[in-house]
Amino acid sequence: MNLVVVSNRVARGKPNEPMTGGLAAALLPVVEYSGAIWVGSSGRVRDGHQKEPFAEIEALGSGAIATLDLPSAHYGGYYEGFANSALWPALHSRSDLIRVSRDDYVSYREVNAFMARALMRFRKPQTAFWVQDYHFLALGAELRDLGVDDPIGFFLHTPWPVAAVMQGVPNHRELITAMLAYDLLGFQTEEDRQNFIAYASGELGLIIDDGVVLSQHGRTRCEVFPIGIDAEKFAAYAAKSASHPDVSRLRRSLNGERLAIGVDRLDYSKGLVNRISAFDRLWTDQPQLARSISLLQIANPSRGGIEAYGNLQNEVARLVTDVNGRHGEVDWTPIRYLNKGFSQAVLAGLYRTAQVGVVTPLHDGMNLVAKEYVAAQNPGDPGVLVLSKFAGAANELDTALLVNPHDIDGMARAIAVAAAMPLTERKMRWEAMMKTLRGHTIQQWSSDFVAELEKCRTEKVGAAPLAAQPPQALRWLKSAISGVRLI
Ligand SMILES: O=P(O)(O)OC[C@H]1O[C@H](O[C@H]2O[C@H](CO)[C@@H](O)[C@H](O)[C@H]2O)[C@H](O)[C@@H](O)[C@@H]1O
Ligand SMILES: O=c1ccn([C@@H]2O[C@H](COP(=O)(O)OP(=O)(O)O)[C@@H](O)[C@H]2O)c(=O)[nH]1
Repeated sequence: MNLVVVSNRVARGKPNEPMTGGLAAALLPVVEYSGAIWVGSSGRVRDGHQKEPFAEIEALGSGAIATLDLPSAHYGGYYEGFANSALWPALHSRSDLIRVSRDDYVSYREVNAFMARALMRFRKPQTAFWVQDYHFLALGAELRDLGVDDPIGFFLHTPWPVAAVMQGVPNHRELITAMLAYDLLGFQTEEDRQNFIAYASGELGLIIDDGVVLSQHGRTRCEVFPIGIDAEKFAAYAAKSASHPDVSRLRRSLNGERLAIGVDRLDYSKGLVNRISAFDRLWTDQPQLARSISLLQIANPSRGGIEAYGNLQNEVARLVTDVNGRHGEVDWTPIRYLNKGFSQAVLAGLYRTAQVGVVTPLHDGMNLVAKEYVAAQNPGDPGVLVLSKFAGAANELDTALLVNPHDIDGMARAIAVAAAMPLTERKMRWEAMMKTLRGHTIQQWSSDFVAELEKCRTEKVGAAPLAAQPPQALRWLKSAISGVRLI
């Protein structure tokens, strides 16, 4: 099978560089080992009147990576506009942050159509397309318009919210109807899948048959595929990280003090303000813990051109300065706050150095940092994960200390409990999480999705699309369930 993977963000196989986000981090080993071709944005733009989209192709393990310059007239409206100022806030249940214009939607659709045209050159017999994330909700429909009848699957890395929130996205009906051109829709959690199905049935009036949405496009299967990590790789990185200068300098600087670590993109979904407020509360309510536990917060700048992100960057910087100013001492800094990224090999050593991992997003599709923190621990003396119950990872890592990220007092208490937890309890919790991580690797995630996608090829043979079925079959379906509408 010729597998074509598509995403906006791609990663290049450079082991000493930080990854930008979990999608790129996760897909890199998938493409390296599966032999797929991975198509995405080069991050550069070019005049949109190109006859043939400009692509640079390079080898990536047994696969390849093709990066495209996206059309300059539409890039802003697509990436900073519709994708990250309408869809991203909605998908993370932040309707208050939706900022969008009509032109943004047009640009979003233009870039989806552009990508579809660009993909045609990678199509061979027995191709399957696997599209990633909210940047390309309409790409499947654009490929169908170009005559593609191969299996096309889509995986959403973010949450899918309740219908009332999606209704706040301009053109939501048209867009979500377009999603039904995909044969397979993958979600991180059962809650996300249920929310999507509830929208398809409640808002679009479609029939749902055992997790399959029936529409004018045919059958769209909705399934849950929680994304995993290569736990053994992180364990190996962590075991040999002590000699890395950043890791050894951090260890020397601690003088027996306990360390908590947070690693996030600077994104309002990550709950940084509440987390820092929880540390503030901890040091205020339990002053004996000052000097005994500090926080290393790595906050990689993200989507800096968008106002909400600029505001957040200022707010977090002010808060860190305020907290350090009030709790700091001449020889003690409560929060070390870094606006830069580290390679995963270094991150693994930083994770292992910290007795507490704090992963407290307000909403997160999965959160791979939570899984990486666990995988990097020393089996003989593991740290404790404090994890938001609103991260997708909480479904699997249920022996972490689960917290409500809106409850500042509760988080402060959980951090104190984590820092003081006896070894036997730490080991018990950690071993249960490691078992889960080893059982759901990134390779397993990808092979499960691709196997399901391949089944769609077999199912398609002989099955006419719903719209092409005899009228009496449609009439029967309609009358069988009253009050539903086939679009
Ligand atoms: O590409 P950017 O705009 O710089 O953003 C980075 C990525 O952020 C999001 O990552 C998500 O995918 C992770 C892996 O499945 C998941 O753990 C996390 O919860 C998600 O937030 C976004 O979905 C990606 O498209 C971006 O590339
Ligand atoms: O300095 C950094 C910070 C993060 N990451 C990687 O970026 C990904 C972040 O993924 P996550 O799912 O936690 O969040 P996202 O940023 O995708 O929302 C993880 O694989 C991290 O190892 C990295 O390589 N260097």
